[in-house]
Amino acid sequence: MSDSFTLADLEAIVAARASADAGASYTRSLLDKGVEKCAQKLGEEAVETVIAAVSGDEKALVAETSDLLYHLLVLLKARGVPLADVHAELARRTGQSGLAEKAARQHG
Ligand SMILES: N=c1c2ncn([C@@H]3O[C@H](COP(=O)(O)OP(=O)(O)OP(=O)(O)O)[C@@H](O)[C@H]3O)c2ncn1[C@@H]1O[C@H](COP(=O)(O)O)[C@@H](O)[C@H]1O
Repeated sequence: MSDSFTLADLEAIVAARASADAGASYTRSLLDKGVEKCAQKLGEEAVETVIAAVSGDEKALVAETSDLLYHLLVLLKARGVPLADVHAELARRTGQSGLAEKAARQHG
């Protein structure tokens, strides 16, 4: 299961739980609080991920990164942005180095 579990699978779970009972689903209860709350939670998880990375605790980094990715998918759901759009943007960026892209932005 864990070997084949993808962010697309988690996106499907988030979508399904969006219509669950708020009393039985953290996802639904968070979505009910709106985009601002979802964004705030993502920010908190980002900070916790940074702290875990700097601390050198690999287990904590995996756990915090999991929280971060879950909350990112909830925020995308709250704004109606499909993960496929993110995949498409990432795919569009392949073939160009990040440094080349940055230089094009600065001199373009
Ligand atoms: N991956 C996750 C996941 N990661 C983190 N979390 C929850 O995110 C919350 C974040 O922790 P915090 O301590 O910041 O939360 P908190 O203090 O309770 O929250 P606030 O009071 O600040 O809002 C915890 O309640 C975690 O359980 C998740 N909740 C759900 N999922 C996935 O979503 C599925 C459906 O969950 P439900 O929607 O709850 O059924 C689960 O089976 C998982 O696959």
